[in-house]
Amino acid sequence: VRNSLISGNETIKMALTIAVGGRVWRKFFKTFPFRSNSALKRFPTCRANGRLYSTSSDVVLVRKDEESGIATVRMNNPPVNSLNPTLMVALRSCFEELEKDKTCRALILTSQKPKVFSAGLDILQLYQKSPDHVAQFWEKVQDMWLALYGSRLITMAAINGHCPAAGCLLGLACDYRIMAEGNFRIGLNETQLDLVAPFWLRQTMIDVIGYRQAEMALMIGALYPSDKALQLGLVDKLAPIEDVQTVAEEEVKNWLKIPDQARAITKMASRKPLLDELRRRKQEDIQTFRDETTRESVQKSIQQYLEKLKAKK
Ligand SMILES: CC/C=C\C/C=C\C/C=C\C=C\CC(=O)SCCNC(=O)CCNC(=O)[C@H](O)C(C)(C)COP(=O)(O)OP(=O)(O)OC[C@H]1O[C@@H](n2cnc3c(N)ncnc32)[C@H](O)[C@@H]1OP(=O)(O)O
Repeated sequence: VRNSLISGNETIKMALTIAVGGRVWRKFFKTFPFRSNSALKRFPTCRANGRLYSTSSDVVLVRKDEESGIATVRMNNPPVNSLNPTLMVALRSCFEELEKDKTCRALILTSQKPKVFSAGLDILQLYQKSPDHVAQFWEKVQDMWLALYGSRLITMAAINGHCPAAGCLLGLACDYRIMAEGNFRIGLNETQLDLVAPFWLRQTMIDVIGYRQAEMALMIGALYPSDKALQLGLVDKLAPIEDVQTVAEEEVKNWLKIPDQARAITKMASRKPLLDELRRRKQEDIQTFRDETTRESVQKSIQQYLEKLKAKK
């Protein structure tokens, strides 16, 4: 699927889209439907209106600069931005609202709490929970990822701290990653919890760092320090932790020089096959996650991992 890139019909649609001038964005969205409008109504809204704006739950803070069209989205779920249902729903809702905002051109995703970008999925949500709970949880992961990976916006991860597992999933869904220098780690360490990264996450890792390195990193569940991550291409740039946001803003300004339309169409041409594949296999992916995660041996591994986390203190 990944190698087929985009079909002939879709290429023609895209060419027509470019040719029709004024109606171009309407056609573009028809060709690449990024989100479902019905889904939007079900989630808390988060309007980005130029001032510091927070969702009803305050777990996501958004500030949009009206002049440049750059929105900064800060995860604010202390202590470690673990991705629980509230944070994931708020993030998805926020990505979708920014997507709809015609004056928004870029989003920078970062953490309100320096030193931890995100600790990944909330492990407690995967431990001793019913299969239905786990299934609903996983759908929220999928929907959040679809909204970010499929965004027309320039998406930049300002990784100002540790970034394991689903934290890394968020980073990989962005177009560009800037990470804090120093003793911070990033990677997909799922196998360490006896979990297997799903096909769409594996594929984004392969797309970013190449097959051999991704295969190895995924098998051993590697967490890399930021300098090694840079060397592998897992992140694109390093900056001192206090400068990560500024460097991200500077980088976005460079990207803003590229016309939005050509950039977004090019992005979708390479991402659409994987987006479509997940949309098509969504239920199968949920069932696999539910069945795997609730397996006794996996539950035991998760329990041990939680004990290790607690014992750290
Ligand atoms: C079809 C598919 C089939 C199968 C697919 C299965 C999986 C696939 C895809 C994605 C899966 C992703 C899995 C995950 O994301 S699981 C989460 C993995 N995360 C980690 O391994 C990171 C764990 N955390 C840490 O290493 C550290 O907390 C840290 C480095 C991020 C920060 O260190 P600190 O020293 O600053 O903070 P701590 O003292 O360690 O933590 C504070 C507090 O928070 C609790 N906590 C930490 N991480 C988590 C978490 N992920 N979930 C829930 N809770 C977490 C920690 O226990 C402390 O709690 P207490 O204060 O002791 O109560």
